Amino acid sequence: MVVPLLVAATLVVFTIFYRKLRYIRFRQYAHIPQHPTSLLLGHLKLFGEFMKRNKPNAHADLAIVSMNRALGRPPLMFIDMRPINDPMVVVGDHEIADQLTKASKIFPTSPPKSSRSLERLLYLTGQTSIFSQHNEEWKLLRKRFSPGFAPQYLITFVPEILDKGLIFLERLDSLSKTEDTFSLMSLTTRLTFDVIGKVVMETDLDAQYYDQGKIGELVDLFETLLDAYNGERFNLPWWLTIRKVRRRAALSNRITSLLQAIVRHKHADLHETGKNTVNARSVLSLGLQDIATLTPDIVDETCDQLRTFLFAGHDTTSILLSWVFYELSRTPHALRAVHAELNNLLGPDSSPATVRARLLERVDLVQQMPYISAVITTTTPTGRHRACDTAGFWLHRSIIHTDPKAYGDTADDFVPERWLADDNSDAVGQTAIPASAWRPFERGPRNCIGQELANIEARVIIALAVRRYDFIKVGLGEFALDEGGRPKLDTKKGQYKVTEELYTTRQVTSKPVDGMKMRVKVV
Ligand code: HEM
Repeated sequence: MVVPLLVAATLVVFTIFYRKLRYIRFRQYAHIPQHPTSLLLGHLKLFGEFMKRNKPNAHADLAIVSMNRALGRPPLMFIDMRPINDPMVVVGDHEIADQLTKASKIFPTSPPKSSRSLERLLYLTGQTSIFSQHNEEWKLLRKRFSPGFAPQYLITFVPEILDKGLIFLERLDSLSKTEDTFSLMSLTTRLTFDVIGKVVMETDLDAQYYDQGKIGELVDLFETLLDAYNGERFNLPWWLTIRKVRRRAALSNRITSLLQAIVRHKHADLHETGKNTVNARSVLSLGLQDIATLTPDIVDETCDQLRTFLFAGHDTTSILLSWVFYELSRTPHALRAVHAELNNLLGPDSSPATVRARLLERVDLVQQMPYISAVITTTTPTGRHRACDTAGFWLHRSIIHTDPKAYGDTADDFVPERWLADDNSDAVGQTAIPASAWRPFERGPRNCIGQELANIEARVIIALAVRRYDFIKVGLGEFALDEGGRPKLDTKKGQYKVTEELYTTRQVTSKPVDGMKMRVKVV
């Protein structure tokens, strides 16, 4: 009697499970365009095949782009990675992306981000980060810290950005003498750390020492923490990465201790000694200005915002700078236009001392660089998830930014001119390209708080460096040469041909796979 009952029960359970599985694989999201799926693995196997066809260590993003193109570029594409990852709807259409980032009745501060992505970044950004909060908590944080990111404050940091930029130049000068190959990403990462430390906390992070013994402890810890994310090609659940998670937690605690000391010190300066009140202009000072009593909760919450700013503020800007110098080195007409703009604005003497003096005398010149602005607009990198409801929506900026419907036949090419507005002003929103098709900083209420800082920083560094050096790519992405040893020009694209295209990998965000290997020569 028992055996038939057990067999019957097993059959019932199996049937329920089978019907449920059939439902979630074949019917639940059948209305959304997708590749053929499998009962057991969903799209996992297919995704694996696209990953295999990719270049070594290429970012998973690139496999998603290929999957979208193979399906005829649908505006929405469903990918089922259950049980390894949440099911996702890849959004490749800028108008739909705009709908998803708007405030609405259901999501007054726009849809929340994917919990899997937030969980992964937790040790970099902290539990109460502005990045992960929603609704009222988020509104209060954004209100508290926004003044520090206002253009009128940021522009007062041009002297500090110049000083940090000169250290970057010293390093490039010495690399020019030795003719060594180096990672431009390592240099721009250290530079942008130095800048963000000043802007956010008025603190010297001592990031640009190349003797590891001298480098600031906070930067050292942050770099080690970022290294603890390397090698993860996609978001895995915590139970598959327990050892890494423990290591990240330990490093994160040490970073918190250092930041707590900085917050307490700054608060005392502002409210007890009265030292800094008049000149308080860093993001931290402005954020602490109205807080009379520093409770442990406020200290912790402020530390979470600082670590978020330190991470978000250095990472993407360093990537942007690396790609800018590379793309300009490849695109002679764009490089000539940048030189002409700087000669016109700052004078023909491109020595660092003269550029510095001129920008100190007229900081407003930083905001008058339309061609450089177009170069930055073209190069600003892509990345990051955003999700809502049960199926995550992945606003796929790599697909949106190469959509021929918005960008025409040259969607995949480096064309700064497409961003030049007729009236010579800063471009986005004033050209034929729909404003919502350009979203590297995202749009809507949760757009990037640091967009203006990234822009100012990039313009100052480009102004200092671009006329002083020839950047020469080595390895991936290096130029194809003719018989005479000269780079071959692709006349249609206006760019030098390369032996093999440089591509991106995942190192927390999306970075050039080789760290942007370069040599440099003082011109
Ligand atoms: C080229 C440089 C940068 C790029 C491409 C970039 C990109 C982005 C993007 C796409 C988002 C939205 C993320 C999402 O919706 O999930 C974002 C948010 C954010 N970014 Fe940036 N960012 C850059 C520079 C900076 C800088 C310099 C800071 C300075 C601290 C910063 C701080 C933040 C913060 C705090 C948020 C969260 C804002 C909120 O949720 O209210 N970013 N960034």
